[in-house]
Amino acid sequence: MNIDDATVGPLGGPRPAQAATGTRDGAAPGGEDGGPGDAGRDDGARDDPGRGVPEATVARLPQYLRALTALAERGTETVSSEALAAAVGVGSAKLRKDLSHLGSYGTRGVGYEVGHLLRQISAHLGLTQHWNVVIIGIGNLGRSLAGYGGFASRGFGVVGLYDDSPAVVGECVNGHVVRPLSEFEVPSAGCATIAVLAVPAAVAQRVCDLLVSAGVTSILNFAPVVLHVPEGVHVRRVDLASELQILAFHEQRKAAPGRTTALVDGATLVDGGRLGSRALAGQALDGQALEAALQPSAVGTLPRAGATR
Ligand SMILES: NC(=O)c1ccc[n+]([C@@H]2O[C@H](COP(=O)([O-])OP(=O)(O)OC[C@H]3O[C@@H](n4cnc5c(N)ncnc54)[C@H](O)[C@@H]3O)[C@@H](O)[C@H]2O)c1
Repeated sequence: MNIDDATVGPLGGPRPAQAATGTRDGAAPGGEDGGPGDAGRDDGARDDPGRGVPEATVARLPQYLRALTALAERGTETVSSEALAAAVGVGSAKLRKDLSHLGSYGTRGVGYEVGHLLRQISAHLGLTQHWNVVIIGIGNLGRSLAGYGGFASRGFGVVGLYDDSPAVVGECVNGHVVRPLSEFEVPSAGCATIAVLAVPAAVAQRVCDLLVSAGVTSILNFAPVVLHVPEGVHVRRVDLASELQILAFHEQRKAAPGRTTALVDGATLVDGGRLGSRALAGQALDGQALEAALQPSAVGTLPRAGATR
């Protein structure tokens, strides 16, 4: 989950140390490094059309920002690409390439000027201004997010809460009265609005469509479903279950390296195991097969490896 990523305030200045908490512990930020990287994005491999900054680079900028903030708090004025790359967990060549997209090349023998790079990345991430955040779906997760102090301290102000349940609408949550989704409108005050989607997966696309038609162009989606949006709308997905499954995969391999192969002939496997087993067994997972495998009702019904479909 990335909600702890950015550690600078609206004006790009470093936040107090306690704000710089970690996320996705131990994971490299870039997809090529085996970390989650782009896994959370729903909008394909589109680069940022406005600035020509690759999406994968954008995904790593908050990590650079966090490392630079920590350096600034320690009074460090310059940092080499190797040291900054090591602090973030990427290769130094990739870091240099990423920063070159921002027009930052550093100085040979000196490295990067920490304060300048902080301001530059903050500006590229849009952290030099305040953002409105609305949360849709005020259940367990929506309530927690509504009360999360890390948004406001980073320039993301929660300005509206919406739900469609009569049991929730009208309730006061963290100083905001929950309004019916039917009354949703993009707040006119301030600048762009980011919508946080915390509704059940079954309704997420419908709610997303409603938000987009109301003018929302940035959505943070917590529902475990891929959202389809028109060009120009950006979606980031926070899929905690997938992250857990990835960790489970690695734990399983650490515990019994040969086990995955053994599972290929097993009759009842869990989702991740079955998909991984089929892939390892050389079975192509076309769209239909993948979709079928992901259906809860399909658990345990996939043919054994080698069987024809
Ligand atoms: N709770 C978690 O820790 C967690 C973690 C990761 C992801 N998620 C995902 O986040 C989403 C919300 O999870 P939750 O545990 O808060 O669920 P929840 O059932 O507690 O809350 C969902 C809320 O959405 C509202 N809602 C339903 N349909 C709606 C609609 N059409 N328009 C507006 N509001 C609507 C419901 O009234 C309810 O208040 C789910 O998709 C879940 O899979 C939850």
